[in-house]
Amino acid sequence: MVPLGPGAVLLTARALDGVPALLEALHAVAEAAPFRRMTVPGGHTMSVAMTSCGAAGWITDRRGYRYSATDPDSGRPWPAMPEPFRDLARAAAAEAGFPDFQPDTCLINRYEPGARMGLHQDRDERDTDAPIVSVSLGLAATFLWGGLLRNDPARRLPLRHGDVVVWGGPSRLQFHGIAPLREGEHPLTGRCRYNLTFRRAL
Ligand SMILES: O=C(O)CCC(=O)C(=O)O
Ligand SMILES: [Fe+2]
Repeated sequence: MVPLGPGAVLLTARALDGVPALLEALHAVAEAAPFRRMTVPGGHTMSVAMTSCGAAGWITDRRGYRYSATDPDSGRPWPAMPEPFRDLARAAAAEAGFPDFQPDTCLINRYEPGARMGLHQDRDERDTDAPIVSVSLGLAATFLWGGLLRNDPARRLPLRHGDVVVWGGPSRLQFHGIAPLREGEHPLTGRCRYNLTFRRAL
C-alpha cells in the first residue's frame, strides 16, 4: 500500500488475482454497450474510448458532461455492474479506509497507444462523499497525480496491470490524468490499457 496523500492510496497489484474474471466481465459489458469515443463540449473527440455499466453511465457530448441512466447509442439501460467488478471495488475501498463504498457506476476506459486524459477532477457525481476506485488492466500507463488546484504540480507514477488507486475524503477532488499511452503489446489485452473507474454517482 503506497500512500499518495490523505485518503489516497495505490494498492499495487491488488486486482491481479481477479484479472480473468474482470476481463471476461469487461468484454461482456462491451458487447452489450460497445466502446465509443465521445465528444466534449468544446467539440473535440476524446482519444479514450469509453463504455459504462451500472445504474448510470458517464457521458459527454456537445451539451456537457453528465450521468445518464441509458446508453445514448442504444437508448437502453447500461449493462448491470458485474459481481467481480463490484466485489473488487468494495474490497479495495475498504482496504483504503472506506468501508461502506456502494458504487453505482463503473466507467470503462480503453486507451490505445497515444491516448491520454488531461488533468481533471471527477466532479460530475451528485455528492463527493464516496471515494473513487480506479483499476488498471493491460499496458502500463503514467498516472498524473496533481493537487487540489489545477496548477499544482503533478507527480508521475506508473500504473501497471492489476494496480488499484483509491482516492476519497480530503483527496476526493484531486486533479489527476493519464500521460499519452506508450506503444506496446500486453499478453492479456493486446495493444491497449483498460481502466475501470468505480464511483457513486447518483
Ligand atoms: O485511466 C485512468 O487511470 C484514469 C481515468 C479517469 O481519471 C477518469 O475516467 O476519470
Ligand atoms: Fe478521473
